[in-house]
Amino acid sequence: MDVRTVADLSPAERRALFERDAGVDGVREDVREIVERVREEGDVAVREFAEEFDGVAVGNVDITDDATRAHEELADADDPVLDAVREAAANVREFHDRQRPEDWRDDFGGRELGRRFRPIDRVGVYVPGGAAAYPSSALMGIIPAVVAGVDHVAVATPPAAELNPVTLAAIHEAGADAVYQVGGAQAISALAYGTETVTRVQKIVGPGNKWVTAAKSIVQGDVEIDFLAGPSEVLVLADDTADPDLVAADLVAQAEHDPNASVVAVTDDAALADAVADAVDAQAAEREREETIRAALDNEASGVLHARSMPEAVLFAEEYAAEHLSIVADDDEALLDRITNAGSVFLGPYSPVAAGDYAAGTNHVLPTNGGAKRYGGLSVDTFLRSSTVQRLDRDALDDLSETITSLAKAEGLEAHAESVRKRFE
Ligand SMILES: NC(=O)c1ccc[n+]([C@@H]2O[C@H](COP(=O)([O-])OP(=O)(O)OC[C@H]3O[C@@H](n4cnc5c(N)ncnc54)[C@H](O)[C@@H]3O)[C@@H](O)[C@H]2O)c1
Ligand SMILES: N[C@H](CO)Cc1c[nH]c[nH+]1
Ligand SMILES: [Zn+2]
Repeated sequence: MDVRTVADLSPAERRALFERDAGVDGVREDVREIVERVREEGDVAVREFAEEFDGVAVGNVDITDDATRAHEELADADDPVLDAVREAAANVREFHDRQRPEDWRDDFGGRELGRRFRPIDRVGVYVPGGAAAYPSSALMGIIPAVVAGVDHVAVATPPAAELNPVTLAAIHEAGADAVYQVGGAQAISALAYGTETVTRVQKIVGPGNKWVTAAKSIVQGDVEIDFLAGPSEVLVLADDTADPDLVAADLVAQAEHDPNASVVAVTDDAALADAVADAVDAQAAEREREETIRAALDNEASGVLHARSMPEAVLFAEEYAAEHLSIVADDDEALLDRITNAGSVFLGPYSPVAAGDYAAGTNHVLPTNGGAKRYGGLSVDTFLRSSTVQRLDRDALDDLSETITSLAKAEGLEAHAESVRKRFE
């Protein structure tokens, strides 16, 4: 890879880095058609798109029992991968259990006010599975919903000639209620509008490729969505203490997800930048998914960048607002203090992004494409809605009556004022 200098980036290069759309805009019109076809034709369209895009003749769209069976078979075979699924699931559960908010009520001087949290009834979790199988994304999407207390958690995952048994087992382990073999934009439409087989949900969550992401943006409004979680991104913010081989390893790891993945390193150390660029090329050539990695490295939103100072590197990281931000520097906590825009932050040399991807316990469904400036990743909150509660005593309402009636008068809403006055007649 070439090393570029932050200060010398052209406006077009800055736009490509900061306004990455990961191919989503380019497929929006095609996706609109897929979404409409599934909305109108239901399972028939689901099956046709499975043939066209996944090359699979789907029989039963509902594969809930297959997930249960896959879990049993791995358990019967004492397959160690099930232990890995269970350990990762336990860590994700433990971290998300801590996020459960408590209902509360407090006395504000005669005004007893509070908030209560209740789960959404029916949610859909998209578990990606095109180029690679994603059992880990099953855990990340389903477990927070179960922890929140969602009544019906439906999962959609792409069909395959042979469904991945580990993904199916992870879906079962995480506690899904229904599982459907439908992928891409057609899955999002089926969950949003329902089909003969797929139950319509109230909120859809989960990551996916550009077709999935475009579909979520299209159905948004008819159904709630979490946020747009597209192809993976990582930004490594490093000083001269970083090991170039490890920085490169984290870039190459996220690059192997998708040709549209974005991977960036920014450092104030010119020698480190050169070493990272060389190490990335060397490591990419050794990986099985070299072609995907190469495409992601050549993506306009990827690069190795040299900044004139760490403050300039931090400003770059803030503007980039990465899904994953890895800070590898002598005083990483001081740098973290200056960062506000990041989906998930990885501190120090022993926190590779892959730890968060799989088993640290944090969620890996995170905002991409600069979304971290506006919202956070998947959490228990994603599956809850809140209501407020109030009980005023007589004195408190009396104290407020002047304020309420004069504001009601200002708004020309006499009946509002009267509903207060009447209580003191
Ligand atoms: N941001 C996050 O939190 C996060 C987490 C995990 C994974 N990811 C991302 O999820 C993505 C997974 O992508 P994937 O492709 O492996 O799986 P996927 O499940 O997202 O997509 C597979 C589906 O894409 C559809 N598709 C493929 N080619 C198509 C075409 N030409 N036209 C219309 N539809 C088509 C098919 O229906 C197929 O079922 C990666 O980009 C990865 O980086 C992101
Ligand atoms: N890095 C991806 C997006 O956060 C998540 C993932 C799943 N498997 C491996 N990695
Ligand atoms: Zn990953």
